[in-house]
Amino acid sequence: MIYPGVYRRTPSLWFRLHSTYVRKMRYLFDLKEDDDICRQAQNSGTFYLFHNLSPFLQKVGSKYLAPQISAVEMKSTLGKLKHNEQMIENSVLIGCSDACMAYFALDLGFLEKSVIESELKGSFTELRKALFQLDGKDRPLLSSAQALLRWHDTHQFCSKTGQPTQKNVAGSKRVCRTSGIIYYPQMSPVVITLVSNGSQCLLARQAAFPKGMYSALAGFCDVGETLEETVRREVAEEVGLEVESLWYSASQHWPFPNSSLMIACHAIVQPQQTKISMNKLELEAARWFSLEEIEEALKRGPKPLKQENQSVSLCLPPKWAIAHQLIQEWVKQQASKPA
Ligand SMILES: NC(=O)C1=CN([C@@H]2O[C@H](COP(=O)(O)OP(=O)(O)OC[C@H]3O[C@@H](n4cnc5c(N)ncnc54)[C@H](OP(=O)(O)O)[C@@H]3O)[C@@H](O)[C@H]2O)C=CC1
Ligand SMILES: [Mg+2]
Repeated sequence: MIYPGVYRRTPSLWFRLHSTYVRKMRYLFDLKEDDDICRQAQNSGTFYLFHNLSPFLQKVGSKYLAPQISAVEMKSTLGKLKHNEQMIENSVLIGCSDACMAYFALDLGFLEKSVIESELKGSFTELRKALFQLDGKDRPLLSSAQALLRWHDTHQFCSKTGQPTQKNVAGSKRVCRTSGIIYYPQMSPVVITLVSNGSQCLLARQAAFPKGMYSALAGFCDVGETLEETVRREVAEEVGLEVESLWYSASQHWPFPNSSLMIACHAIVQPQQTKISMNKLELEAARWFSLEEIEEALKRGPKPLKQENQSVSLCLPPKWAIAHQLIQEWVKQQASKPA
């Protein structure tokens, strides 16, 4: 770890003054601000690998994991595949350990996929599939890594001058040397709302969803809107209902189809105005679900079952999607209501 100014000769003082969390955040700040410190970190940190935005996974026993490749192993692999070890400078910073060892993500799309897979004994897996296969801690890291790698891939040129932009070593920004414009990675704010009428909740599906899957209503924020305005507009646009009250629950970074910040809310509509008028351009189906239907779907898990009449049973978004969390919260709210 690199100690700032006065603490360089007294690192123990730095440790005594700051919690692990504060030390980590200060270290990440230094890595983003100082190219030299970040270059040093690339030589001692670890790398999560991607190939055209698909993360590299290894199967260990019955589990999948996203391995962290050391800088030494990374350089030796690049050497074996006849590529300059400087290629690690294409990586982007995605976090660090409690002991301040930096984590980077590197896209090896310039190499033959099968060659790396056999060299490192694993496989590059499409992100959505990978998120189903992985354990909890790697999911947010791989999601933000993919979003950052995608942003760099699609922001190679200045939109004012048309000249190439250069990334700083950490990858927290890109600069156009001609215009001086600095570009920062973008996220689109999206609200996701679980609408309730007091005893039922409203879920909807788009034609592109997996069979049987229903989710909470989601929509991108328009420029100039507040969060509350987006919730009210999206609910009116998609199902023709007026929100009476709403409250914030939690948020989540979401990498699909680009980088979004999902802002999750609960909303209540008036009990006497609950007739759905669905927007067919946006949705394939929308309806009210009882507590029993939701509890059964939660018990069944994410895979739909074929029913006797050939239709499929209701299935809900996976545990790691914030829509799932909203639904779980709604179930708890119902259970805690006085009978
Ligand atoms: N994590 C979770 O639990 C969940 C996440 N989601 C995510 O929420 C997001 C929004 O949901 P969705 O219902 O599709 O949104 P909307 O209801 O806003 O409809 C999507 C349409 O909005 C237009 N649009 C406006 N601004 C943007 C923008 N910045 N980026 C992309 N499209 C934009 C596009 O139309 P056009 O193409 O015509 O221009 C797009 O097809 C999706 O990315 C989805 O993956 C959804 C449900 C659950
Ligand atoms: Mg929508």
